[in-house]
Amino acid sequence: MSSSTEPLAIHFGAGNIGRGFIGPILVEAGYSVLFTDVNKDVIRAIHSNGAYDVHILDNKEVGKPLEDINVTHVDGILSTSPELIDRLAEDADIITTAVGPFVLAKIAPTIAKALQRRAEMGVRKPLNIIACENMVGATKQLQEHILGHLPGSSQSSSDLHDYISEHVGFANCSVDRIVPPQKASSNSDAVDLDVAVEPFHEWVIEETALKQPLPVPIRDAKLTSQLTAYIERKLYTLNCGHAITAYLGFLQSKSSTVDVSIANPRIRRVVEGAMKESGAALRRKHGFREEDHASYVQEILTRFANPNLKDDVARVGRGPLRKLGPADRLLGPIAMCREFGLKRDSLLMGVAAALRYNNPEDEESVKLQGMIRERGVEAYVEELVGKEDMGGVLKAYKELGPRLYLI
Ligand SMILES: NC(=O)c1ccc[n+]([C@@H]2O[C@H](COP(=O)([O-])OP(=O)(O)OC[C@H]3O[C@@H](n4cnc5c(N)ncnc54)[C@H](O)[C@@H]3O)[C@@H](O)[C@H]2O)c1
Ligand SMILES: O=P(O)(O)OC[C@@H](O)[C@@H](O)[C@H](O)[C@H](O)CO
Repeated sequence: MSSSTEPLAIHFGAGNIGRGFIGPILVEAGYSVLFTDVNKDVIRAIHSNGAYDVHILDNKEVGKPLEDINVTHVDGILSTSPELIDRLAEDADIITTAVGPFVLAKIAPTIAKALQRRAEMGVRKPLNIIACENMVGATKQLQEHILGHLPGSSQSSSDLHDYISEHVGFANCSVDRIVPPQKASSNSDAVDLDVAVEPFHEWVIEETALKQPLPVPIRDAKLTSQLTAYIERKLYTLNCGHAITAYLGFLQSKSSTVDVSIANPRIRRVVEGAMKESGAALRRKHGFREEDHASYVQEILTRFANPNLKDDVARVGRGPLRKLGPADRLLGPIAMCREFGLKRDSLLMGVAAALRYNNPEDEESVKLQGMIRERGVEAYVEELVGKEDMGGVLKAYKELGPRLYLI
């Protein structure tokens, strides 16, 4: 359990990346971490155990963790508990989230209420809010949702806005560690809080947006004034290649995993091709050195091949409509390639693979397939990628067919 003398981080979303990365890195830095989630069983277990293990799995010995880390100084509170508002208002030094991009709107009213209370109480210590979701500008989006829940125009609301600008930092970030779905506990009644993760980890935070001083620095996080370069590099390389590996892998077998999919030479060729294409655009836009970006891509391929992670292609492919968003991992790099007049055939194949993602267990996939049926694939593809690139996507879509037959 946490001691009240430590600075407090309140983290929304006690799921894979929350327990497997954000929680531990904050504890390691000296914060106590209060997880908040809608999942009653997980919250009850964190509250009563006050600790769990993170198993670091690399690709050496199958099944054997490289290292186990015991994470302590953690507690849990339900996200619907009225006490959460008090803790956010009075005690929090940092608020982090890893709930999924669409959930940011749902947690915003709670944070807005807490900020109002914090201002009324005159709490002067800085508060920093950092949304750790896979998207460009996640914290900015959360900030907009929060501001939308604050009272309208009056003297007191203008004082509140002044208080927030002075004391609350909203910092975007890029967060990178592959945390696969966790195995169910062998005892069906017990919640297993332990998390298996890969060794690689990188958390990059927009330094200029932080309200300083932090009570203790987050030792393992990198602070930068160039966040856009980091987040675009990560989303348009790792997440781009990951999504394509998942969609092509799913066409081979619905229960495939990322390591199995990337071991297929034909899939690897497309994935590596797509990451090189997005890399060419990223280098033009952000000035990364060619050899640095080439090793970044190779390191990512090695991470995908980790046989211990057993990362389901269905997890990595989840939410295809979100992943086909205009600034997301597939269309984002395509737009950049188009802007610089660069080749993008493998990326277009990636879009086609996403459009072939037909998983009845994924709500967005069901919606996507419905839209393709209703509008017709040509019209839908044109709407998605525009006239210039529709031919490339449609050709790849036909080539792929509903299943990937491998020679
Ligand atoms: N798993 C990864 O490898 C990884 C890596 C980097 C970033 N991310 C990003 O982190 C986010 C979470 O991913 P994840 O893999 O941990 O997913 P997850 O499903 O394991 O965790 C999400 C958690 O949020 C909780 N939640 C849902 N609604 C909530 C609400 N209203 N209030 C509080 N909690 C709520 C869920 O119960 C769940 O425990 C996503 O945006 C993802 O893109 C994931
Ligand atoms: O979380 P999503 O659905 O945006 O993307 C799925 C994976 O690509 C992602 O979770 C990666 O594992 C993670 O981004 C690695 O840092």
